Amino acid sequence: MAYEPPLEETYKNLIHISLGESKDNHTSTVEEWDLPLIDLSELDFDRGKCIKEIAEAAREWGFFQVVNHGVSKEVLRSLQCEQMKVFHLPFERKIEENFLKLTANSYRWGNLNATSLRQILWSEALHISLMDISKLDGSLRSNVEAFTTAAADLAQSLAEILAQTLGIESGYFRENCLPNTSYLRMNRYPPCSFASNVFGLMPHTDSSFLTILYQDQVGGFQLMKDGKWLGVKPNPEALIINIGDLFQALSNGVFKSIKHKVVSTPQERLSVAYFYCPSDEAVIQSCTKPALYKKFSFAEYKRQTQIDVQETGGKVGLPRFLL
Ligand SMILES: O=C(O)CCC(=O)C(=O)O
Ligand SMILES: [Fe+2]
Repeated sequence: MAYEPPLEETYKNLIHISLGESKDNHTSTVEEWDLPLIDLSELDFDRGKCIKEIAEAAREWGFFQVVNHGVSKEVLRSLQCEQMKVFHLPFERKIEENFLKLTANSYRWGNLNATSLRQILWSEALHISLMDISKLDGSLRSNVEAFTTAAADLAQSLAEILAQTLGIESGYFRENCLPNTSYLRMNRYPPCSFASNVFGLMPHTDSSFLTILYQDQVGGFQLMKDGKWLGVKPNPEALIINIGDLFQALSNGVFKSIKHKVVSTPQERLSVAYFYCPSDEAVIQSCTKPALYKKFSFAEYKRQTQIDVQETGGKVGLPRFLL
């Protein structure tokens, strides 16, 4: 199909060689779990109990799902339609330098540096800085704006709730996370006939304070819990929230930025992630002493991540900043 990135041709040899050598399968023993599910309408009725549940999930799991989150079904459905339209544009257009008038390299497909089965990424993604949303046209722009506006409110409320439980000063997020400092990533995972042997997205942690994820009903998303990979059952009503590296540092390790990944599926899959991030100059400093991490700016964190990816093929993340 004209819209598919050439994953099959690019990786054919690598997959056949690797599958011949090893019968290793990423998902054979993965259990499916319901993440802690938090009804945010409870904040109006039993606020204390609801805040406790949120903080407990952030500590124990680093992940939770929320319902009655304030992002309407219509907004989520329209965004998914836009996403489908964008990814179904001809591949030749998607790789154009100024695709959708965004900055170069906003569109990624696969992992062109893959030299082993484990490094293959069976996915394509569009990474959009909120600063660039005004460059988009028509219904894509209005639907992305509707989603990011609602997601920004949700992210700020959750971040403030979590910060409050640690005694972090209430204005911290309003001062550091400005309306256009966050990022949006639309992911598409093409159908894969080698399915669970190939990653859609490699195990990673997010570099955000927190991430809001909306996934369709296909499945394939997994997270690390107590040393084991767990599959997360899709819930059409829920958004998945996860703690990112910045919140782990700010909370001095109390809230956990947990590794997660996507395994390929025989069916096409879509997801969208909103990364709640501060400005480049924002300083992230552990809120209690003794501090586990050095104080760093978000720009430093991103720069170090880029260097590590270039030099080691992967992100090292917070361990780089341990004291
Ligand atoms: O597609 C997914 O469900 C996960 C996406 C993700 O983890 C990311 O974009 O960082
Ligand atoms: Fe992620």
